[in-house]
Amino acid sequence: MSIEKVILEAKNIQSDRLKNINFTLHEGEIITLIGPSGAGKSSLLMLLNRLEDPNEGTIHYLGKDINEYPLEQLRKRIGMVFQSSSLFEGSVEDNLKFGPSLFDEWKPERGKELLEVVQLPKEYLDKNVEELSGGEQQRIAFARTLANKPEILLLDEVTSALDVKNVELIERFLKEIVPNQVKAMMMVTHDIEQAKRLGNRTFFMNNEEIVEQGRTSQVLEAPKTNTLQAFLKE
Ligand SMILES: Nc1ncnc2c1ncn2[C@@H]1O[C@H](COP(=O)(O)OP(=O)(O)OP(=O)(O)O)[C@@H](O)[C@H]1O
Repeated sequence: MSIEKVILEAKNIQSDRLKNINFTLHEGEIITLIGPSGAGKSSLLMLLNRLEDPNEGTIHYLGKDINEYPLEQLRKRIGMVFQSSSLFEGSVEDNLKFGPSLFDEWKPERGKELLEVVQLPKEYLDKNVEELSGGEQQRIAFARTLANKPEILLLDEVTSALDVKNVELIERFLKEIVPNQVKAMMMVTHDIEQAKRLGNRTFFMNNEEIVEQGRTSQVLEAPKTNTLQAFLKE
């Protein structure tokens, strides 16, 4: 798979919590975002589906300014999963069908397909989400976002509250869904090894800026700045 087509481009972004942000996201790639707490990683993700808006600069998605997309369309196409994505009360199926129902796109078979992607049995559709373990709930949160058929997936520390087994499982399906189900992914992680395992490219953020960006192996194995060298030794 060639990583060439630019699907998202951020230019000269300034916001209350970000400075001088410039990058492109290409079809087929996973960008991992690392950096100390408060560096601006979550703030950067939140700009991309307009949970926050910048004060200056532009973000283009498939060649069009993101402000030109109706908000619900943009958030359907650029989906997000958080560290502890809160499911709402009700069954697994209620949660999975919520997004697609807004667009009249829900079919019962879709629920089974989604559970297969996150490796849970189809009988789980009728379970109340409160009966699920933390790892299972996080897998349902993924499935709920995937139910909207997003083209880009934004992930914010999605495995940090999980045990090793659930982390492995989630990493496996993340690798499988790009590029077949999702065109590209940007993920914040505090786990450098995870950034290496999953990333094609990596951005290191510090003090509200992207300090280094490049191929994951290059950024993490041959850091250029003292700040990143020090961060990797922590
Ligand atoms: N809702 C908010 N209102 C005001 N300031 C905020 C808000 N959210 C974050 N900040 C501040 O903005 C800066 C960037 O935060 P952000 O959450 O983007 O960093 P981060 O790199 O994702 O950190 P972490 O790894 O701790 O999640 C921090 O100084 C933070 O305190």
